[in-house]
Amino acid sequence: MGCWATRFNLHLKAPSKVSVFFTMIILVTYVFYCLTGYCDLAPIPLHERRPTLTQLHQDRNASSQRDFLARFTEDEEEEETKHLSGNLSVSDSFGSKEFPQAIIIGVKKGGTRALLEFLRVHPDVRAVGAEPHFFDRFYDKGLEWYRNLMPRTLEGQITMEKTPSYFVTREAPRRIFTMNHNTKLIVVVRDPVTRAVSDYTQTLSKNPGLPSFQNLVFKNSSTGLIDTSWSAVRIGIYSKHLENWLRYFPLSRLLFVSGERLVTDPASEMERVQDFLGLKRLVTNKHFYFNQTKGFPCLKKPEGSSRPRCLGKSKGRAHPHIPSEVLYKLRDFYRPFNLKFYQMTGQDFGWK
Ligand SMILES: Nc1ncnc2c1ncn2[C@@H]1O[C@H](COP(=O)(O)OS(=O)(=O)O)[C@@H](OP(=O)(O)O)[C@H]1O
Repeated sequence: MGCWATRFNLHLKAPSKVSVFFTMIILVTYVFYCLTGYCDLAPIPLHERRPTLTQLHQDRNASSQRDFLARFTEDEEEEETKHLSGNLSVSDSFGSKEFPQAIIIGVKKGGTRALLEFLRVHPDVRAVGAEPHFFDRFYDKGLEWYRNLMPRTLEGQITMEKTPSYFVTREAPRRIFTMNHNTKLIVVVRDPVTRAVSDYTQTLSKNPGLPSFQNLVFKNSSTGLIDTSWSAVRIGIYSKHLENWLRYFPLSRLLFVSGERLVTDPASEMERVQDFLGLKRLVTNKHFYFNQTKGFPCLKKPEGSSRPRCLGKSKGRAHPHIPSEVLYKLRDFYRPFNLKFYQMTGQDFGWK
C-alpha cells in the first residue's frame, strides 16, 4: 500500500515538474516577445486597445489643437455638450482622419449645435466637437493641421464639423471649394430678427455693460435707419451671404435647415438632413422628447444612462425684452432680403 502511494506520488510529481518547466518557457518567450513589441498583435478586447506610438503622437497633437481651439470657440456649449454625443465614447484608434465631407457652415445662433449633436447620434457620423474655425481664422495653419483635428472614421462614415461663422466669411466658399468642391454644406437658418436678439443676448451675457439692443440696432434712433455694420444685423441678411456661396457651389450642394422646425419637429428636419448626407434614416422620432423645463427637444437617455441629454444652459436662453416697435422696424428691414432668400433657395421659411 505504502509502496503504491510512493509510486503514485512520484508519478504525480514528474509531470508537474515538466509542466512547470514548459510554463516557464512559455512565460519567458511571451515576455521576450512583448519586450520586442510583438504582443501588440495579440487580440485585445476593444475597450483595452491601445493606440500605437504614432497614433498617440498624432492624437496628442490633435487634442492640444482642440484645447487651443476651445479657447477661441464662440460656441460656449461645446464643453457642456460633450456628454450628448452618441458616439463620443467610440474608440478613436481605428480608421483614418479625413477632411470633412459635410460642414455645418451657419448660421450663428441658428441651432447649429443642436443639429450637430442630433447628427452625432448617427453611427455613421463622426464630428469634431469644438468649432475648428479653420476657413475663417486658422487657414494659414494649413490643410494638414485641419485634417488632424478630425476624428478617425471608418469606410462609409462621414466626417463633419460645424463653424457657424463660415457662412458670413467672404473667403470661406473659395477655401472650402479648394479643399473639396464636392463638400456638402448645411445652413441652419432662423428668423433673422430672433437670431439678432439671440446674438445680442449672448454678447450681453459676456458683457453686462453692453448698450441696449435698440441703441445698437439703429444708426440713428430718430431716422430709424438700421445699422447694417452691426454684426448681429449683418449676419441675418442671408441672401447676400448666399450669393457669395453660389459663386462656387451649386444650390444642390447646400441644404437649408429651418431652425424653427428643428425645435418644433426635430425628427422631420433630421430626415431631410440624413437624406441629404446619403445616410440611412436612423435618427428618428424615437430619439427625441420635448423637455418641458428646458422648453426644447432633448435626446432621450440611452439605456442605462442617467445623464441629461439636453443642450446646456447657454442654448435656449431667455431673451431680454425688446420694445415691439424696434422689432417691427427690424422686421421691415429684413422683409425684402427674406423674400429674396426664399426665392434663391426655393423654400419659404415663413418668417413674418
Ligand atoms: N434642442 C435645442 N435645445 C436648445 N437650443 C436649441 C435647440 N434647438 C435649437 N436651439 C436653438 O439654438 C440656438 C443656439 O444656436 P447655435 O447652437 O447655432 O449657437 S452658436 O452659434 O453655436 O452659439 C438657441 O438660441 P437661444 O434660444 O437664443 O439661446 C436655441 O434657440
